[in-house]
Amino acid sequence: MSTSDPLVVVENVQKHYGEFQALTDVNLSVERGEVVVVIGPSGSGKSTLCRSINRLETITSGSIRIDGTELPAEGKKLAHLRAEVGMVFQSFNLFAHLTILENVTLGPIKVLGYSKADAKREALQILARVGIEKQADKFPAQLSGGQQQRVAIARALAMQPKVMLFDEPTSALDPEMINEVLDVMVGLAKEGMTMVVVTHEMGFARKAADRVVFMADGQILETGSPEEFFTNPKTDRARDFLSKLITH
Ligand SMILES: Nc1ncnc2c1ncn2[C@@H]1O[C@H](COP(=O)(O)OP(=O)(O)OP(=O)(O)O)[C@@H](O)[C@H]1O
Repeated sequence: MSTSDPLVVVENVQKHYGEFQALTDVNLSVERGEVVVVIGPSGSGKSTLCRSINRLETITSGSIRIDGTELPAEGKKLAHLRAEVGMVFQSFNLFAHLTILENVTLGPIKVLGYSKADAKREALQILARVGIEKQADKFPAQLSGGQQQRVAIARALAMQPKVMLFDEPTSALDPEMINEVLDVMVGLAKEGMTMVVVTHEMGFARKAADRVVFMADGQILETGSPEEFFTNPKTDRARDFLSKLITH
């Protein structure tokens, strides 16, 4: 696998739920270090695409490769390969009965085989990177939503992912906490992390995206630089979507 090859390759992917087609022939390549922001109306298939890339959904047809390797649908290899694809959800999904530090060290110890001491050392560094190191011994319920989401990002980073997927990471947050999470994401983007981000935060898209992908009805209708997309959308669907964002 050459380092000039795309890191994520989604090819002719279809996802059906019974009769319903959530994804219709989706093709997307993400380069190493690229930040792709996926936007589109509710129900357009953005989450399904993210979940398919991480194999939380089994695709109906097509292929998805991470660094040249197709993730198996199940089995032992899946846990290891899935670790290469960090995912951050709208709901933080932290383990309530574990401390922040334990939430972050669990995966490296169980899946990557780290010793407790190594996992702790790495975790404290990563928690410092997201500004939560002082809360390491607290429990999730003692943290604000923004802090919990930063822990969720730290937990994903602790698995040393090749790519990070974010599925509406700020949608469940109070407005004053949105920026603290977006700032961490902008920082990751600047450090060269490969990222696929589903979000309604157009400010983040303008600031951090190398490319914007617009989805509607389970298809990618447009893809382009943020500047191209926001100033000159090519399809009526995208124009309509953007006009609603501006007026609401
Ligand atoms: N498990 C499921 N079973 C049946 N239909 C589903 C399932 N999951 C998603 N869908 C349908 O697939 C379509 C795409 O959903 P998806 O959540 O991917 O959209 P989205 O673009 O992420 O929307 P939103 O912005 O509202 O999160 C929707 O019509 C949804 O109802």
